[in-house]
Amino acid sequence: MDVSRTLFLQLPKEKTIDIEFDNVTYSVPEGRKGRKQIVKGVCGKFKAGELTAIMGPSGAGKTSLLNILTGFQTVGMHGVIKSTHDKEVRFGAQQYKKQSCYILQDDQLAPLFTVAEIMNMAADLKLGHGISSKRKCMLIDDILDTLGLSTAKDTRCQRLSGGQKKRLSIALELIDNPPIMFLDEPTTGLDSSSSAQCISMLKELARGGRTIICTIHQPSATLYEMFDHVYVMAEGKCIYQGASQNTVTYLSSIGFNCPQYHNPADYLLEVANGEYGNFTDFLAKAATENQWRTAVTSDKLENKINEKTENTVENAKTYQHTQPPSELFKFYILVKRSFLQMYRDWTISHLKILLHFLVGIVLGLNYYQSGNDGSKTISNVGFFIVSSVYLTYTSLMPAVLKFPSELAVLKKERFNNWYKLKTYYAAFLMSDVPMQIIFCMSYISTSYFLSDQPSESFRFFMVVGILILLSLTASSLGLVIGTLVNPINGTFFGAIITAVMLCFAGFLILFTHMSKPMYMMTYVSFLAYSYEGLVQAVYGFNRPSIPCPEEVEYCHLKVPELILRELGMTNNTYWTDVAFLFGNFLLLRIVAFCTLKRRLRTG
Ligand SMILES: Nc1ncnc2c1ncn2[C@@H]1O[C@H](COP(=O)(O)OP(=O)(O)OP(=O)(O)O)[C@@H](O)[C@H]1O
Repeated sequence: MDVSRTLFLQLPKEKTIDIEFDNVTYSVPEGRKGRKQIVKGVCGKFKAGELTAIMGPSGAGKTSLLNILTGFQTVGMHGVIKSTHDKEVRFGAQQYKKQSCYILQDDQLAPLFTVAEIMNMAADLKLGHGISSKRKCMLIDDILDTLGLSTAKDTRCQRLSGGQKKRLSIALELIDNPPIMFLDEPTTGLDSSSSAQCISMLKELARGGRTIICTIHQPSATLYEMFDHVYVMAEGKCIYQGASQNTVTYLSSIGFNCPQYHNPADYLLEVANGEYGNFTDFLAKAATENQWRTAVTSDKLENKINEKTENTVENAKTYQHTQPPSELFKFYILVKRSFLQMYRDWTISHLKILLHFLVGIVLGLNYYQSGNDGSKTISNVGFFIVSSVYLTYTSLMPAVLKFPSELAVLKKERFNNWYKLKTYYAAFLMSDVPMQIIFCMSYISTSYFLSDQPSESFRFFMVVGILILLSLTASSLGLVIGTLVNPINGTFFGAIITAVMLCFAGFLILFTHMSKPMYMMTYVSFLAYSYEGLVQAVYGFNRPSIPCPEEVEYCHLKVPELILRELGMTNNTYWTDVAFLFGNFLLLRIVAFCTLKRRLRTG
């Protein structure tokens, strides 16, 4: 890696940030009234220019501490966090969060985009149009070069290796050059050489002035030595903080002699695990002495920063003139991304359109010419209810799964300040609503004509209007369910709600045959409004009598007025039905936004 040629690698000195924390505790509710203490009053200092590892046995509280320091965890903790520029940082404070990024253990990357595309989108979302496209390309090339991803530029994320995915996750966050980087187990799932590459790359980034903190499990001796500072935890307490090279000396100073040729990291973990007896409290006390940190690194860092003032100036130029993009611009990028994603995933776009079209033909043939045949009125009314139920299921079920499948990416990108939730949500609506309209049109365009419904265009558009509003309402309900419960329960609840709504739609039992209390239930069934609206659109608005075929002796339901009377729909409520469905759609989309926000907050 040719570090000296990179534009972004160096941070201007005034941007470097140290993090200090004091007496940080974290507890979670347990049992009826009790609380379980997970992090027990830990203190420490992580310096700019150093690569820090948080280590410890499983369940020691490493991830919990990292979540507290990043602001990912926002409830249940106490203590003080200070950074160089902010005197004291409130847990999860926005300003502090804006200066840092958190790279989670699982690489949450949209699988259908190439490395170059995903980098470009991230650059647009983070840097906006304040930076020329030439500079943006240079910056992206520079980052990809440094992280060894240039050859994978045109590879889709789903085809990247584990190590490449990890490096891409880091590359994405490097675009806006945050001074603090937190990484949760960056080497998990990587082989030894990829792990060494990853840690050495993080060390170079740290040398550029960043504060880099990562959790790590059982590193090899070589890997362990690469860390400037290690922070070891056991049972929620800190049992060592200092340079990796000082571990053996420190341990022997308190009576633990690391055998020759034994990996110091392994020995430290054995001690932390209690393999030589439970000394956690004793070690925690010993770890409060701050003499094991090696100060040489900071001198080296000074020299390194001064050596590369030229680069720093270049770097500053790239970022100083960059205003964060407006939310409107981010909205535009997110809409583009949504459409591209839909286009790439043929199962959610092309296949669905084709299936709606084919189902339209099948159902149209099933109700062939029943719309203009006075002897088939009941069947034709059945066509409306079948269409309503079909569109409800096909809109509601995918919507239940929509946010759960995107939650991890959304959580990561939102936490790392790529965009605000409302911008993401507005962009989602912007791409989702037209798709729902297209699905409805592919279904109704065939079934309406095959079933020989009235040819007046106003009736066609009235039917289309009702069906579009119905599928938008159903998908909104699906979104709400998907953000409230897990996907398995969500699909179950979705199916039950639809079945109950169908019972109160007014077809399986007519409105006029329902008891008063049961009739009240029809007010909350959007299928009732859809069914009523469709019947009114087709048989209302002064439709003349429907022809009765010659071979049929008597067509009882050929007069539309009589049909409406028999179905208990003498009052024309078409526009009320439209208003209700539209109101339901709006209300449920607002509720879905609130439940999504809550879901993101509570995990
Ligand atoms: N929300 C929670 N409710 C109950 N217990 C929790 C919660 N969060 C963490 N814990 C417990 O706190 C302890 C520390 O968890 P944490 O994930 O921080 O450990 P860790 O050191 O990162 O472990 P690992 O290396 O296995 O990931 C564990 O015993 C875990 O079960």
